[in-house]
Amino acid sequence: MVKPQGGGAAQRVLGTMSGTSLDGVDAAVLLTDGIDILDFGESAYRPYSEAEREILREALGAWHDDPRVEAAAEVVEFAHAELCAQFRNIDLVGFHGQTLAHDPGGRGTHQAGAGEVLAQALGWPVVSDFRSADVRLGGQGAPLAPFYHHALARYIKAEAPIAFLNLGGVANVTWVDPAIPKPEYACLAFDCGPGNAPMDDAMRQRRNEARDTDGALAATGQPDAARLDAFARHGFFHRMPPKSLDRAAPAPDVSALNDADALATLAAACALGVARAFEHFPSPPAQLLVCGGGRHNPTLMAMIAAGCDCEVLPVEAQGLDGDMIEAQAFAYLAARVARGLPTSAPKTTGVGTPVGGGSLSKP
Ligand SMILES: Nc1ncnc2c1ncn2[C@@H]1O[C@H](COP(=O)(O)OP(=O)(O)OP(=O)(O)O)[C@@H](O)[C@H]1O
Ligand SMILES: CC(=O)N[C@H]1[C@@H]2OC[C@@H](O2)[C@@H](O)[C@@H]1O[C@H](C)C(=O)O
Repeated sequence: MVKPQGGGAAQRVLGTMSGTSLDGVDAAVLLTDGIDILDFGESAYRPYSEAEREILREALGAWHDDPRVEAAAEVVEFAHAELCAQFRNIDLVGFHGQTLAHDPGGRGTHQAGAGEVLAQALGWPVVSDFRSADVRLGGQGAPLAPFYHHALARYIKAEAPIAFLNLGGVANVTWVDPAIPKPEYACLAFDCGPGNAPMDDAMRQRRNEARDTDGALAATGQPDAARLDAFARHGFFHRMPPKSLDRAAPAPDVSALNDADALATLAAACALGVARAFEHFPSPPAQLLVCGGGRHNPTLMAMIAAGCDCEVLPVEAQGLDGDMIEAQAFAYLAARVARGLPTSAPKTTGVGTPVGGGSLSKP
């Protein structure tokens, strides 16, 4: 055990994330006491097979009493057990599961995959169901990575407020002041609009391809100004943060456009959501650090940079691994849950008071 700054014992925590894009499961080890990042460990990725992905896609939007949810949970548990079994010397697992439905103002939020099943399969304690308590207490249940972004800002020794942007299926931002020691008072976070999901969906429907790799098709098209203007007036952008989206985030209707213009318009819509996010930040961030799969798309990154008033860089510019930030975040949050520390706050999910979500399953 390493002696951490935070005073508690550091644990080797394995975090996992199965994101809204349904591409696969990320897993990453973090050495942490739930306050400070002591070190980063190994990481691995397991894609879903096409058959598994179809089962997950079928269950999107379904709730607990639906047999499709049971089938999806089995896929999620199996894939996580297979991936996590590669790791050794793990003290604790943070298991996000797969969000199938997210309706914080109504039916709640549901991540497929049971913590107790994974704990049994691996023989390690597992923290799961990170979002429900926050939703029950009036929060959006998302985003939850912000407390980890605060730890990262301190880890990279940021000296002024910075912002993180996660470009997954949905896009979400965290503005963070590293000078404030407790994350519950240092962050403002919210989902800011569509991420890659509408682009992936368009590619699948039009070309039977999983994505617009490197934004190559979007780069040859023209964003449609009229559709973007209409999209900019969507009610979501007028809501004050915190606010969250599920995979069915708002996006412009591009059905009448040719493929290249459709992809260019959807990329521009993502960039528009990011630019609008700056209206809510308490002060201009020194940098926007980008993680998630969308940072591999240079067309999208250029559109985002053009709309922002600060340096826009992939997190790799700070020595971080942008494909593993979310998995690491759920390792960090699991360590916090195990220590009884909060995982969300009024300025990250809109919950009334800082709250510790997550439930612990022992093997
Ligand atoms: N080279 C690339 N070019 C374009 N898009 C890419 C590239 N690589 C990855 N992506 C996109 O990144 C997405 C996957 O990113 P990521 O794994 O961060 O998302 P996620 O974790 O599933 O979603 P979320 O963060 O919303 O839960 C996919 O939508 C994929 O199309
Ligand atoms: C309900 C849900 O699963 N939301 C995801 C999703 O993917 C990105 C964005 O929408 C964010 O709100 C969240 O995930 C990240 C990891 C979060 O909670 O910070």
